[in-house]
Amino acid sequence: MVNMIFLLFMILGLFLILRFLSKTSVLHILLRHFQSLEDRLHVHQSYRVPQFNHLFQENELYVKVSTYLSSLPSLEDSDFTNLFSGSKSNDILLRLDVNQTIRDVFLGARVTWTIEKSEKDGPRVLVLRLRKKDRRRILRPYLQHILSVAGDISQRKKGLKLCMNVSSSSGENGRWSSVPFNHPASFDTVVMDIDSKNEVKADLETFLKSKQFYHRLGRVWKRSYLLYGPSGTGKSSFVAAMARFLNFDVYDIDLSEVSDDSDLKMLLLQTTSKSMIVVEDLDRFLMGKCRDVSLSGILNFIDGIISCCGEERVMVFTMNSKEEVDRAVLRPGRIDVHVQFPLCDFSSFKNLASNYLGVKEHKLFPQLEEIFQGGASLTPAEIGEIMISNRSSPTRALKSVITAMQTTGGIKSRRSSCDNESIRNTEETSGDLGGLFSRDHSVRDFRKLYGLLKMGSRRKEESLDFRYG
Ligand SMILES: Nc1ncnc2c1ncn2[C@@H]1O[C@H](COP(=O)(O)OP(=O)(O)OP(=O)(O)O)[C@@H](O)[C@H]1O
Ligand SMILES: [Mg+2]
Repeated sequence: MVNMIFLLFMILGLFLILRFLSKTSVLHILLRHFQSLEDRLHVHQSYRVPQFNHLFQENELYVKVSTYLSSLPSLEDSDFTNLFSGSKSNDILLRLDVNQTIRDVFLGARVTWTIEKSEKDGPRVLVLRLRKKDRRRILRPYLQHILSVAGDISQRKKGLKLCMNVSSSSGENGRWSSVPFNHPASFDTVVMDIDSKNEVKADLETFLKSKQFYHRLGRVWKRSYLLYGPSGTGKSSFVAAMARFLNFDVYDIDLSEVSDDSDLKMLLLQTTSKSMIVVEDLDRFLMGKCRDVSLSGILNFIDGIISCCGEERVMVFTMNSKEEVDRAVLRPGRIDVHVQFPLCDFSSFKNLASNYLGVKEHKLFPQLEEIFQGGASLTPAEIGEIMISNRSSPTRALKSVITAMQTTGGIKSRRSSCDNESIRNTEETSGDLGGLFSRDHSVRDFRKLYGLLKMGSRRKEESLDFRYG
């Protein structure tokens, strides 16, 4: 009996101790003391990164290390930290304070950083402290890692650029002019087969992490993609999503503005690393009769990246169809990944309905599924147009899609003839900001055609209501 009471008291005592530990920071304090005791048992080495050099110029390494430290989660978790507003209105920046120390872990080694100041208002010094036994193993890779993370952070802060090649006769300095790249498309907004989307994402992620791999094989760190499919299936939107995902600037090459093969090479030379080079509608350009750049110029351009300039570049080509394209352009090794963009099937349609109309299930879905099973005939762009125009009434939007699907035999044949007319040329795109922004001919053609159809069908069926724009 006494034993039972003793056991009960033990359990109660244990429960109270656990509760006390979980409600207070005692565990945290003990852990911290243990860490500092453990630190004292090792020989350390310190490295100083002064804010200014002997000519009182700011030490770039100091700036980069500060940027890196501000991004560490341990700074957010530290006992106190300085908060500043950033360059953008909703940015809040965390900064180390003088004599504050934060910890970081790299390749399993623990290091600390402290800001020191020699005198009041004097220049600051960042002090890196690490265990002597870890020095050889981690110092250089750790500093490289800091530089690369800091570079990425500043690039993100700068915002992405969309560069377009200006005509060589325009008299501008340099061949690229740039605007901020604000395309809203992301991998979440582009509707396509989920497996293909995930494969491209994984491929891009692997690419980003493969610097050492490419170098070990003696290959330049670059990757090229071909996106092909009918007009309005989301190729340009996907290019924008890829650029946002990689956080790369975009160089959109308009081949009709290139005067000859060497001009094309020059353009390539003027691109920077961590960039995405995009050539839209390559099939149409290659099929064009009077062009200033030869096929071998194009092939050298695709391969040129291997021989002439820096790396960490992604090249993306878009085409409506690769049937007519010279096999030499598509041979393995020249274009690494081919991604098909098909017409809209039922599963993509449901994703569009969910994104555009907020509808996940609807009584018209079985009927739509049946129609889709008979074969896809509309592009995501066309369906998106119908949904946007009728977004106030999902039922009307779905009925409009049904009618459009049932009448698209005529549209499809007309669309293919429109496609041939919509070859990108100087006149047509003058004033455009380039492929990623505005070559939306299929949708315009669709609107026009549907406008006609609407008038025709109204006579038969007064209740139909297609509204565009
Ligand atoms: N798969 C898709 N998912 C979501 N939206 C799409 C998709 N495809 C097209 N759209 C919408 O349709 C419009 C046109 O798409 P986009 O310009 O990306 O097509 P494209 O395949 O590049 O066409 P083109 O071959 O004519 O250049 C965009 O506004 C886009 O939002
Ligand atoms: Mg496009």
